[in-house]
Amino acid sequence: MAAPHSFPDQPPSSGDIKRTLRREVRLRRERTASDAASLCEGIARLCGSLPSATVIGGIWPLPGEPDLRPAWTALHGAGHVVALPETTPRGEPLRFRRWDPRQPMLGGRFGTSHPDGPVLVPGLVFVPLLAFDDRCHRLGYGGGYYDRTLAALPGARAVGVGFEWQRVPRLPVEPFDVPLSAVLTEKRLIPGQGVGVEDLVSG
Ligand SMILES: Nc1nc2c(c(=O)[nH]1)N(C=O)[C@@H](CNc1ccc(C(=O)N[C@@H](CCC(=O)O)C(=O)O)cc1)CN2
Ligand SMILES: Nc1ncnc2c1ncn2[C@@H]1O[C@H](COP(=O)(O)OP(=O)(O)OP(=O)(O)O)[C@@H](O)[C@H]1O
Repeated sequence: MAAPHSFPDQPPSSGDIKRTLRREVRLRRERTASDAASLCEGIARLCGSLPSATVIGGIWPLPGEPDLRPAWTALHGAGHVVALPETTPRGEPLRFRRWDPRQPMLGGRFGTSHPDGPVLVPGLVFVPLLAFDDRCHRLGYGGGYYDRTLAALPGARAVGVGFEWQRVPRLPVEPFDVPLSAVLTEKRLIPGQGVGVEDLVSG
């Protein structure tokens, strides 16, 4: 890989900025005690009026991420269908599999875990993130998994989940970046451009 700052006159690329930001957020995350309960409440509120046939794509936590498992358990208990992503080989979209809390999780790529249930197509996908901005652009770990996944699910609504401290004024946007429909934080639901809150929960 080329040294990013070998020419002082050259501004950093979008990739350079994203890499620096990923490092900063991961460091800050280690020092920040975060309470996922309010995120779980927000998820419950958002999904409360969703038709039970809509498949909800959840997130199984990686170390350092908020633990949203209580939200998925509650949704499953209320009769919703929850599916969790299986991390596919690099370059492929994620595969969502039906989750049943009574079934064991299987270990997958990059330390992720997924259920063994049938593959489903989610209508509402919750999306993990390292950072987001007011236009609902998102920064992830850099695998491009969610960009590919959302590109392959054009009908699905995608809601990023993170804390207010993860908001940055403006993320660099590359051609393959897919903006989120909304971002849910511990304080509010931020709708994306041209998205109404009612659009997020309609069938
Ligand atoms: N909870 C959760 N599940 C998720 C994601 C996520 O961000 N959070 N993903 C979001 O896409 C996908 C998994 N993608 C991931 C891609 C890279 C790394 C990661 O930690 N990479 C290491 C380098 C590992 C290596 O290359 O060997 C790193 O960045 O240090 C983790 C998950 C699907 N499931
Ligand atoms: N739809 C796509 N088609 C082909 N390549 C893509 C697509 N989306 C992303 N990529 C590739 O994935 C790489 C990482 O993208 P990006 O930096 O946006 O990752 P990220 O959104 O932070 O990661 P993740 O979604 O895994 O958390 C990009 O450099 C790009 O080459």
